This record gives sequence, structure tokens and C-alpha cells, in this order.
Amino acid sequence: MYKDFKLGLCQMSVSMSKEENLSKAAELIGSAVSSGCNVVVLPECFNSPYGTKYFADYAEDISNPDSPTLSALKSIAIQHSIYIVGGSIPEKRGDKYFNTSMIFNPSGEIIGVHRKIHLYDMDVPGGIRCFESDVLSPGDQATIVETEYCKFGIGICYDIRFPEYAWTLSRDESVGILLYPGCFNMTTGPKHWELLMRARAVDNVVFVAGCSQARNTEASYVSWGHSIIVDPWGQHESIDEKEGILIKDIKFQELVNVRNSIWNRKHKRFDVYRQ
Ligand SMILES: NC(=O)CC(=O)C(=O)O
Repeated sequence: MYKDFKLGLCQMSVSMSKEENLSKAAELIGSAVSSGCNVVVLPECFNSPYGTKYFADYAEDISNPDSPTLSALKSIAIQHSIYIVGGSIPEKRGDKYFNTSMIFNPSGEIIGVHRKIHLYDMDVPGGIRCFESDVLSPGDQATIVETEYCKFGIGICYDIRFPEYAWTLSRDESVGILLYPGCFNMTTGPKHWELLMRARAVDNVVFVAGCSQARNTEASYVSWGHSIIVDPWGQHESIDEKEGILIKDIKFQELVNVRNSIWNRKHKRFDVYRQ
């Protein structure tokens, strides 16, 4: 059911130029592959600055196979024969916009499309104020993709705050890892990013990874960075705020050992919990 692999999280700096962002993604993925990664993840909004004012201008129609980001990621996946969890991009679909992740297999086929389910609306006095729902529509599907290593559960950023969603993904035994492209900020990042990633790993006894944009203090939305990989014990490795790649061998014996000794997955009391 599980096969070990090497995971790389590309914490990239995102600029105003889509072209530059796509070449940066290609460059970082190339470095991750040189270090032996079989699965590479990009951050939320990796082809566009994060922010509702940018989404319409950078959005792509991914029903068009020639759309620039889709075709770039497809060729990179084929070139290196790897899985790519393509962060997220603003997507235009009919007259609606979504925050969307495309997942590619080593043949360059799209094996999953996740549209951010929980839109990030938050107003912290003196801190972050963001209303994705001003522009975006929410996705309505839980996304699990099948790979030769295990099934991956996919969420985008704010989706991490919902334990019900993480359980919806990981109740399937063969989901070994939850992958969240993200972009927390300077208000919530220091307080919640690591906490939420570790909590979801321990709740569900899975690996969890959060791949962030690198921090750009000139941007209108400043990313926290600190891309992170958590094992099923809740132990984690992370990087700082700068551009870089976090790499880890995902070894599933660790997951099996924890599932065999801590039985919270089996002890759930759905007869007591209320909706
Ligand atoms: N950017 C997000 O979607 C979420 C976030 O920053 C937070 O939950 O905090």
C-alpha cells in the first residue's frame, strides 16, 4: 500500500511576472530532482502574487491544455519523470474564479485538480484582513490522488484549519500524506502554521507537508514562509522564510509503527459527535 519516496517542497519567491515565476518553479524543481526527489510541491499562488486584486489578471482556463502554467508543469513533470503538486494558481472557469491546484504524474497527466474548499476570509484587528470570497468561488470536492507511493490528500492553505477535511482525506487507510500548498502571513503564520500542520499529522496519523511562498517584504501580502514536513509522531522539519527547498525521505514504516501503537483512528465515537 505504501512505497517510500523523497519529497521536496519548493519555497519559491513569487514576483509580479508570471513568466519569471514559471522559470523559477522550473529551476527549483530541477534542483529538487538533482537531490533525488520523486515528488515535488510548489506553494499556493506560485504563478501570481497572492491577493484578490491580482487573481483575475493572472487567472488561466485550465480546460485549455495550452494554458501557460498547465503546459509548463506538464513538461517539467515529463522532463524529470516526477509527480508535481502544482501549488495553486488563480483559475478562471466560466464566469467564476477559483484557487486551484493541479497534480501531475510522471507522464505529465493531470491526476487531480483541487479547488480550495474553504475560502480565506479573515479580519484580525491590527493584523491581516483578507476576503477571498470577494473574488473566488469555493471548490466542493475533497481531493485524493493515487500514486505509486501512496494516496495523497490535497488541501490548499486555509483548508488546513479544518480537521474535518483532513479526516475526510485520511480516513482512507492508503492516504499516507496530506499536502498543503500554502501562504500564511505575518499575523497568523508565527502563531498557527506549525501548530496546525503538526495537529493534523497527530490527529490523523499521517505525514503532513505545508509548502509556502518565500517571504517578500515588498509584497502587499507578506508570506510567513517556514515550509514544513511533519511525521506521524508530530515531529517536524522546516526551513526559514527565505527561498529554498525542504527535502525529506518519507518512510512509511514510521507511519505503520505509530498506527500500530496509538489507536486514535480507531477510537472515534461518531455515535457521540454532533454535526
Ligand atoms: N492564506 C490562507 O489561505 C490562510 C491563512 O493565511 C490562515 O489561515 O491564516
